[in-house]
Parts: sequence; structure tokens; C-alpha cells
Amino acid sequence: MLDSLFTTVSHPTQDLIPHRRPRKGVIVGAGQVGMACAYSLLIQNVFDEMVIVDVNTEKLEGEVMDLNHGLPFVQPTIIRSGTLADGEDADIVIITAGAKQKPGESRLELVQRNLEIFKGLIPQVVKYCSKAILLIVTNPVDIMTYVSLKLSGLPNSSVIGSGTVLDTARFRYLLAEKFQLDSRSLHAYIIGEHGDSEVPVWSKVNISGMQLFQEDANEEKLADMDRIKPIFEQVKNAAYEVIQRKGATSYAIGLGVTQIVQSILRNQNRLLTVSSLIHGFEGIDDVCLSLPAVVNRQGVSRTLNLTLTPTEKEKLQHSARVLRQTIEKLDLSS
Ligand SMILES: NC(=O)C1=CN([C@@H]2O[C@H](COP(=O)(O)OP(=O)(O)OC[C@H]3O[C@@H](n4cnc5c(N)ncnc54)[C@H](O)[C@@H]3O)[C@@H](O)[C@H]2O)C=CC1
Ligand SMILES: CC(=O)C(=O)O
Repeated sequence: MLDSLFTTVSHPTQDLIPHRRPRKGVIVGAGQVGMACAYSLLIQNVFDEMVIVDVNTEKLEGEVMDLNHGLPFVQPTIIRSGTLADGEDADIVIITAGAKQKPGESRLELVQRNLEIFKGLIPQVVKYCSKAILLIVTNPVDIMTYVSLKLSGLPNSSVIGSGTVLDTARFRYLLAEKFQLDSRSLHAYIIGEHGDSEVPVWSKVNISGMQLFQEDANEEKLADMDRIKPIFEQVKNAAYEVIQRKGATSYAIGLGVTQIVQSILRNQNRLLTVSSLIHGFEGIDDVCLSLPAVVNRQGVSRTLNLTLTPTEKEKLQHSARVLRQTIEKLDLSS
């Protein structure tokens, strides 16, 4: 019956037709974040093939079945459950596996649990997905990015953390609400740790190049600034607030990860506040943290040497110290 449904048309030059290499991604961790990433990547047609990996094989199978049942509504994508061994030829491996915060817990408190998981995971990623760029999402994301860099031996450009991409989005969303603008029309960055020591770059907040805050502003302008600055507390506490209410954050990071992946696969050279290894910026050395960085097919190719005010510089250096002190307590041997 199946054989009689179609007639094959012979095509002597079949081998000459150029094929675009399929865009392949691996998502490690089929929890709330991993699946929000998978869903967002699927509906935005970012990969041709997605392999999803989790130690909880039953949940993994259920998640993959659920996604596959939606395929008639989106662009063709191969979605399968698997292991890292199925990740050969992957362009990107997105790591979301590991422990998450309980209400009130900080991201840094996860470090020991997730270090142990990464010690098992990263050597396997390198073994099977040797050509892939690693995109780390697991918290504390800056530390886990540093750990992945050291455990993998990959070039600095190939190991990226989602960093403060999410915090920057929260900052832009809240500022844009205040100014009744589309959040894409407003430029603002959160830099440093994706966590409690993160730094808002108030001096660079601008709408179409119009700087919002100036050091030499008059009293009226300074009063305006004081009304807007509490927004940063909302940004810093956003994850705690969401986790308190629904146990995890997922949709926004799924969208953020999708933007990072698109910038890599499409070689977009987008400036994104991803986390990468910093050496020699404002006296900061040998930590992964977020600065606006150029993201393209190479991974992170350049970080922007932002000119910061003395207060911003001090806060960034403090954030780097918090991360550096955490790194120094880690045992990275296997
Ligand atoms: N960087 C960011 O902006 C954000 C980071 N996160 C972080 O993402 C991580 C995941 O969060 P959720 O998905 O909510 O947690 P979850 O508990 O829902 O999912 C974690 C998944 O990892 C799996 N897993 C554990 N060890 C594994 C291993 N060795 N190999 C494969 N899978 C393994 C678990 O079975 C589970 O399905 C947490 O560390 C969380 O803090 C969450 C939101 C934003
Ligand atoms: C959980 C987390 O890191 C966030 O939502 O920012």
C-alpha cells in the first residue's frame, strides 16, 4: 500500500543539488526552563533538529511527545529525546540541567549542587558534541559558565552564559512601561552577575540616543531620576517574585535563549548582555560576567568596553569580586 502511493521520479543530478546543513541543537534538561526554550525555539523555527536530554527519561519522553504533536502547526523540525551521544554535529548545546532556587534561595546557593552535575556532564558534552558552542543557562549562570569553560577546555568564545540577557529584558520592559514605549525602542543594560550584585548602567539608558540621565542634571531632572530608579529593585528581585508565585521562571528565559541562539546561528553580530570570560576590563580578571557582547557564529567574538561612571565601575568591580570569591572556593578537579 505504502509503496504504491507514490511513483519515484528519477533525477540523475540529485547529488549536484546543494543542501543547506541542518541546524541542530541539543537541550540538556527537560525541566521548566529547558522546555520553555524548546517551545520558543520550535515556534520560531530556529533549529531543523532538536535533541532533548534529561536523566528523568519518562518526563523527557512525555515532553517530546507533547512537542511533536504540535508539529502540524509549525515549520518542519525533527524533535527527539536522546542522549548526548545523539548530539554529534550539533551547532549549539544549551544546558539547563540542574537544581533551581527554592523560594527565598539565592542563585549562588545552588553552586555546589550544580557543580557536581556539571563535573559529570561537561566532559560528555565535549566528547560527543565537539563542534558545538555551549550556551549555559543553569544557575548561578556566571559561575556555571566559568566551570564549563574550565572543564571543557574549549576556546573562550565558544562558552557563553545567558548572563543578564533576562535582567536586561526586565529592565527594558519596566522602563518602557514607564515611558509608554515599545521596549525594543529603548536601550538599557544590566551588567555584571546575573544575581544579587548585578549593576544597572543608568548612564547609558537612552531613547533613540537621547540620554535619560546626566551627571550634571538640574534638580528637576534629578528628582525624575529618583522616581525611576526604584525600577532596578524590581529587576533585581524579579526572579524571587516569580518563584514565590509559580515556583520557577521559564517563558522569558526561553525567549531570551532563542534570541541568543538566533544571533549565533544567523551570524547576526547582535550586542547582547551574555556572560563570557572577562580579562582586563576595569581591573576585572578571570571571571565570567555580563557586558554587552557581540554574538555571532563564533560565539562571543568581542565585548564592548563600556565607559562607566565611577559609581557604576565600583559596582561592577564589586560584582566581579563576589563571583571571583565564589570561584575560589570551588574544587574543579574531577
Ligand atoms: N540563567 C537564567 O536566566 C535562568 C536560569 N534558570 C536556571 O535553570 C535551571 C533549571 O531550572 P528549571 O528548568 O526550572 O528546573 P527543573 O527542576 O524544572 O528542571 C531541571 C531538569 O534538569 C534535569 N537534570 C538534572 N540533572 C541532569 C543531568 N545530569 N543531565 C540531564 N538532565 C538533568 C532534571 O531531571 C530536571 O528535569 C536552574 O538552575 C535555574 O536556576 C532558571 C531561569 C532563568
Ligand atoms: C531564575 C532566574 O535566574 C531568573 O529568573 O532570573
